Order: sequence, then C-alpha cells, then structure tokens
Amino acid sequence: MSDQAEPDEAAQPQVPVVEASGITKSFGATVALRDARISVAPGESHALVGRNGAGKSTLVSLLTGMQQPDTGTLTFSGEPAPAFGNTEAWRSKVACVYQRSTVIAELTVAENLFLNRQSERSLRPIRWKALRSRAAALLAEYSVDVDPSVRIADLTVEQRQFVEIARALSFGARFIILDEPTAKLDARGIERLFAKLRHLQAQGVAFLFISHHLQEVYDLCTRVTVYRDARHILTASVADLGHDALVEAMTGESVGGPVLAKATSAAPESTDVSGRSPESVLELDGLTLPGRYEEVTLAVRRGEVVGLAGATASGNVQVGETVAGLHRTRIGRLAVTGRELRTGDIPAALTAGVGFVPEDRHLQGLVVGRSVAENATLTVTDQLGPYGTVLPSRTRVFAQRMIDDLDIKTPDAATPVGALSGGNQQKVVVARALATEPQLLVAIRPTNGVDIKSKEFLLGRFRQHAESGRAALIVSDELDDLRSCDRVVAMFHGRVVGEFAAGWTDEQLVAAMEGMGATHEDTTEQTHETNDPHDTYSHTHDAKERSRDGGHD
Ligand SMILES: Nc1ncnc2c1ncn2[C@@H]1O[C@H](COP(=O)(O)OP(=O)(O)OP(=O)(O)O)[C@@H](O)[C@H]1O
Repeated sequence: MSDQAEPDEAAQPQVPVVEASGITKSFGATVALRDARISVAPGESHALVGRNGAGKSTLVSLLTGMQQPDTGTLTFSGEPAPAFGNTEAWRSKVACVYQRSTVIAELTVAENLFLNRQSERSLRPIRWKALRSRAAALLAEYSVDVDPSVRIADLTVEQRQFVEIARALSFGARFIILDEPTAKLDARGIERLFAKLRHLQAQGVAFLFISHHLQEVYDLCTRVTVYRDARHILTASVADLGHDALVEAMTGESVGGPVLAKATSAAPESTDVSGRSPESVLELDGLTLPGRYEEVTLAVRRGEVVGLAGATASGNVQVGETVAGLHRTRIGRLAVTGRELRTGDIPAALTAGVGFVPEDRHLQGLVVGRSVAENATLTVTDQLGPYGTVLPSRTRVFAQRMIDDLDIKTPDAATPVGALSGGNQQKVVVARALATEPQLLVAIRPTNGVDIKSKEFLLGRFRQHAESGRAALIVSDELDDLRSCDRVVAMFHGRVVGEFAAGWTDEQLVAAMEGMGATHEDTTEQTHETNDPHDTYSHTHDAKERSRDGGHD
C-alpha cells in the first residue's frame, strides 16, 4: 500500500458536515499534524484510526476549537469554523465525548445539561423544578433513560456518555466526535451505545469515531481515515478495506503472520527457562474481600503468564489490586515468592517484588506535569544515585533505556508525560512497573488505549519478563490480552469459576466470564458457581465483542 494520500473513493453528494484540509499543527519541535485532512458527510459514521501518537487527539482538539491549527482550513457545513474562543458558536457545531468525563461529576444531570444556561434569561433566578422538567424533556427527546435529578457521579459510564451526547445535540450540534467511547464499557454497553448512534445517524447526526478496536470500526462505520506519523494516509470505504490492509496503512508494514501474540504452550514448566523449579511466585488461598470477591485460590508459577479474566464487577480487578497492596483484607492468605504478604500495604508489596500497572493511568499511574524520565523511574529512585540522591544524568540514561525498550514515542526523556499521546502514557506506566524487574508483574487491562502494534509489543514484553524467570498476572477482559497467557483463570460474581489452558475458544471463555459455566475440557477447577439473581455483584459483561482485533488474526 502506498504511503501517499489517496483520493476519497466514496463520492460525497452532500456538503460535508465537517471538512478540514491542509491542517498542520506543531508543539515545539513535535509536528503532531502535517498537511492532514478529513471530511465527514451528514449522517455518516466515520472512523479515524492510527497508532499511538499519530495525531488523532490533536485533530480532535482542532475540530472542537480547543486549539488553533498553524495552517489549514476548517469548515462546518460549508461555513468557516467559528472564531477561536467563541465557545457557544463551537458548541452549536461539534461536541466530543471523551473517555474521561467533561461534565461535572458533583452536579446533577439537569444542572450539567443546562450549565451556564440554567435560566432562560440570564438575570432571572434559577427555577430548579422547571430546570429538571426541561432536562427530562431533553433526555426523552433523545431516548436517554436517566433521572435528571441524579448526580453525574452516580451514573454509569454509559449513562454519562448518553447525557453528554444529548447535551451536544441540545446545543444544535449535528456532528459528534467519540474518542475511544467504548474503552470503559462492557460489551452490552457497547451494543447499546452503537444502537443509539445508529438511531441518531438515521436522523442525520454524523459521528467521527476514534478507536483502537478495529472490529468496532467494521461494526459501526461506513468510511475510515487512517493517520500515520502526523499524516493522512488514506480515506476509504470500510467495506472495501480488509483488516490487513487497514493495519498495513496504520503501521506502514505489511501484515505477515498473526498480528497479536498467542500463547502456544499450556505447560508453564516448559516456558521456565530460568533453570529453577516452577515454584509459585504468587499464591492466593481463600482470599476474600467482602463485597468484592470471595475465596479466591490461585497460584502463578515462575515462568508463567496467567490471565485473570472477568467482566465488570467480577472482582478480578480487586484481586489484582489486593496483590499490589491497594486493598486490605484479613480473610485468606496471600504470599509472594513463598512469603506471606500483609495486605493493604503498597510499600510492602513493592518490597516483596510486585510490580503494578493500575487500571486508570490518570488516577493512579502518572504525574502528568513531570517528565517521562521522572515518571518512568519513580519506582527505582534508589538506583539513581548514592545515599538517597537522584542524579539527573543517571535518571536520563535509565529512562532512555526504557524509552527504547518499550518504543515510547516522545521527543526526549525530559518531555512532560502530559504531552505524550494516551497510548504512549500507558507505555510509561508499564515501563515504570517493569523498571524494578519485579518477581511478579500485576497488570490491569494493560493494553487499554494502546494501538495494535504496541499491544503486540507489550504482550510480548510480559512474556519475556516471565521467561526471564519471573511471572506475570494479567487482569483483563480483553480476549487479546488473555490469549497471550499460558492459562486463564475466569471469575464471575466475585468467585473463580473456571481455569482454561491455552487453546480455549472465545466462546468458552466468554461463557465463563458471563457465568454460563465453564465447559472447556481443560477446565481444571470449577467452584462456587453463582447464578443467584439476588447476588449483589452486578453481571454486566459479555466479552464476545471484545474479541475485536483478534477476531481477524
Ligand atoms: N500539548 C502537547 N505538547 C507537546 N506535544 C504534544 C501535545 N499534544 C500532542 N503532542 C504530540 O503530538 C503527537 C500526536 O499526539 P496525539 O495525542 O494527537 O496522538 P494520538 O493519535 O491521539 O495517539 P493515542 O492513540 O496514543 O491517543 C505526539 O507525538 C504527542 O506527543
């Protein structure tokens, strides 16, 4: 496939709802977009894909008036974009629903919907009852089933996104950008989101959809634009572009074998090349965190990568977090390399040799104002200078090794982490966890927001870590992550319900995560199946759709 921009194949009979051309944007020495373009027709669902750092978020910031391009033209329905800073005018053209909320969590749905326009005339006092009923009417208009008097903080991610979409439409926008909207949704939530988007599309609303899950692009979108290294590479009809061709456009390399790593061996002993016996690096025995998970018993041996699968609220994330010292429980036993570990004590977990990739890099992972070097070396400051000092030169060298090791796209080690693209920030978090060369790496949804090539790279890196005589526990509901593990332990409603050796099928694992019972021949353990409808754990996930990219391997 040529690296050159190709003309749009699909004819556009209507005036595009948004059209950008010749867009260039630099941040200091970094050129984030170079002569880039995009065009979205009314009622179209258009995908924008590209590797981490390709320039997607930068385009979004320009299309929403958050930043100004250095060069280029931007029109909405044939008219020039509003003046920079005229927020109200921009709002009537376009809105972006981000992974992270742009509404105010402590305010109610009604207050958020009418923020800064609570009263029809500005000097009139706010009439709360009227506000609530206006909000209810607005939500009903877009079939959003949410109580306007509820605080945003109490909504699910899915409900919050629907409220944000309704808010955008109420400002008159007919073009909505969705930046990785499915990253925090379970598959049922994704289905409902897609149903809503299709419904709105039928009414003429256009979407620009950004996702690293290529299967979603095929499921939802009619056209796709690919950016690579700040440039427009192609725009094509989704139906005409195969998966391999799409990946090739994103990476600039032809797709040889399978794009994502798969575990081939079910026998951890055979993967232990350290020469040591495959003793347990992690042992959980009847570990219980009341209300979250119960009687979890599992072992991770030296040389192994073990998956801990489970849907939202299955308890798998809390098990991983407990191993990393985030939750305190006195019920059951937790041991790392044979030694009992006090729970709820993060320094103790670190000292015991646990490296941790948290679920939310924004909340738990990074200090965004600090440099890549400082963030990446936060766990190893003791190695950066004598007597508790930190030598900048040693920090830089150490960090540069990690940047090279994990292929982190950054101008240099001194760049603030906040200036990196989302996927590259995630790689810094992984780099930091690996920096201590932990006996056990616990990684929660580690490839979230990471592009397909980097995903392959990170999963390979975890395997390498295990093969060097250590071990990894990958806590995830992403089938690609789990497929790379030697074996997978599945949880449902807070309990372990099955164990799968490599070679499981998507259907089998999904069924276990859905609480349908583990039917795999290799299932070695099946305990405490809970189908009690009164169970307090919520049962929301279906990972079938999450096969996504892997479905094309
Ligand atoms: N405010 C900023 N300051 C400095 N550099 C920036 C800034 N914002 C973006 N960049 C740089 O611009 C490039 C493009 O980043 P962008 O966030 O647009 O990528 P992306 O395609 O959205 O990636 P991802 O999939 O990881 O989110 C990156 O090299 C990034 O480091």
